[in-house]
Amino acid sequence: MSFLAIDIGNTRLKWALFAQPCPGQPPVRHGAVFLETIDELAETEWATLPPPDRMLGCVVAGEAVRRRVEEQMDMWDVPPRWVVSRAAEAGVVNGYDHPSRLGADRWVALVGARARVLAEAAAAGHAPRPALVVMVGTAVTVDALDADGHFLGGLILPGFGLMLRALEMGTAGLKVPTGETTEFPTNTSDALMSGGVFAIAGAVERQHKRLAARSGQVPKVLIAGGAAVKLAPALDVEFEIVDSLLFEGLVGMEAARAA
Ligand SMILES: Nc1ncnc2c1ncn2[C@@H]1O[C@H](COP(=O)(O)OP(=O)(O)O)[C@@H](O)[C@H]1O
Ligand SMILES: CC(C)(COP(=O)(O)O)[C@@H](O)C(=O)NCCC(=O)O
Ligand SMILES: [K+]
Repeated sequence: MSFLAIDIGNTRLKWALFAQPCPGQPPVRHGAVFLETIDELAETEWATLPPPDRMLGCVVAGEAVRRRVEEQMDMWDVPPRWVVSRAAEAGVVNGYDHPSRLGADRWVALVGARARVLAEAAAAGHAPRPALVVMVGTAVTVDALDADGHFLGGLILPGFGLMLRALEMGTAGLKVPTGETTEFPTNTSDALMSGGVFAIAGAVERQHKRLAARSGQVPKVLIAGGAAVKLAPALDVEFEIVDSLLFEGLVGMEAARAA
């Protein structure tokens, strides 16, 4: 019963094929493509893929993109299934005012994070910790999960690319080459890069402090997304980069739904 997991963000589509939808197993094959090239998937990355038996995906890039990806999947006999955020699923309770309006990628990542927290607690023989789930993609999200698996809420910020583009578009003097992250930038390029990195790092550290105060425990910080490595060196809290977090969430959901 092979299983294809797909995560479609606003910049890239990420996919992973698993032999079984069983937590803890690595994918047989995986890949990522920019949205500009999704119409070629059936002739490129997916051309030699063994047809999956089932698929589950999350998509935040809109209806049109979702339909284009479904067209690429037409070569297989697999019904497309897309996550809609629920009030509760796979051990996570959704605290959003309107649960279905939470980005499906955030919901999937929370489910993946909860599974990690529970696995860590079981291995170490202690109670589960709260978790801060940070995704650094087109946008940045910083989501708080308490020790009981309740999603308390989270932040949405522009990602690095959007911040820079907004500044470039709204000013006359900020079209400069890419800079470096430095503590006290002394040129425009470094000032822009450091501003973006520290804005995101500051938001993460702030939510970390708030979640620790609220729960009385130090949260586990899990970071995913294409630009996670840019953020990592600037963070003053302990964290783990988990590139596979969305796939882990999708596999966990599929396993929980099958059970
Ligand atoms: N090699 C890379 N390929 C794609 N994105 C990259 C790469 N290196 C850094 N990035 C950054 O990662 C972001 C895309 O991350 P991703 O997690 O795929 O976003 P999304 O889920 O929104 O599609 C880009 O906006 C870019 O800032
Ligand atoms: C916040 C997001 C834009 C993040 O998208 P991404 O950066 O992964 O492309 C996406 O999760 C979304 O569209 N969410 C819906 C609104 C919400 O979560 O409140
Ligand atoms: K994403």
